[in-house]
Amino acid sequence: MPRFAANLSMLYNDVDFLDRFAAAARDGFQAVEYLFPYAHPAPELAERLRAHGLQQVLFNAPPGDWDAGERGLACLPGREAEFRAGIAQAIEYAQALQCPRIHVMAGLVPQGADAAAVRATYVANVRHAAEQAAPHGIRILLEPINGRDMPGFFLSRQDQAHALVAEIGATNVQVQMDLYHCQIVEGDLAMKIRQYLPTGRVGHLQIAGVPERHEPDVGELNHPYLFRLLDSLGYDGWIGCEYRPARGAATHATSDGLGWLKPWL
Ligand SMILES: O=C(O)C(=O)[C@@H](O)CO
Ligand SMILES: [Mg+2]
Repeated sequence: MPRFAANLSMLYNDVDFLDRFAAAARDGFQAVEYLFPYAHPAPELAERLRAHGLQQVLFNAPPGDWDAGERGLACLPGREAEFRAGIAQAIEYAQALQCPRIHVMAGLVPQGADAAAVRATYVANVRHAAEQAAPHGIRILLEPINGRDMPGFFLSRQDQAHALVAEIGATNVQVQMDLYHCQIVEGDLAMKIRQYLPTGRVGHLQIAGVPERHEPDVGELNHPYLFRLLDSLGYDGWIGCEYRPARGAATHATSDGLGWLKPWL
């Protein structure tokens, strides 16, 4: 059976962030993920996880100045010191939260930047992150993101991410395969899953309905078919529920929209 993690950045927006742990547990989730933990002390987050019997399965390394539009630092020449400081902070949080995965966002390609320099910076930075994370048993994840949601993002295709993982050459670097982004950029999801899961290089999956990024049962994808396929391939990792409930932040919007999950809990 697929195992689902609630993405607390997108789900349960009708309650404050720290109250989303309880809400997710009440709905039957045993794991959570979210974008960033850094606004809260790690012990406070660890206590929420403990109190509600939840595992933290993923969060992101610091992305640079998010409010100014930055979406990761890994591919940005000249920002290496900030990138490294962010990785150190992320590893501290991951240890405190017993979280085995950190997503390192690639970043937006700077206007006019030399493509080879951007790629070389990315490879060197991810290698550094992997080296720092490895002694703690932490995996570094790279996620291709669609260019409609994030124009200019360095990484958009699965083959690009897998080629980079091979080039980086660290056993604790894997691909975060977000099926929502993959459908928008490439389509042919079942064949992509059949191609990439057996490589052992997919460290986490995420889902959402396409194109609105609402519940998985809203939109053009047949998620039950994909879940059965993942089962048949023996996928025993987590699937992050990274979608915006169709009713937004209305009271109980997330819980009321979880009908799709019930058969899989
Ligand atoms: O947007 C996504 O998809 C993610 O998984 C985030 O971690 C990055 O914004
Ligand atoms: Mg994602």
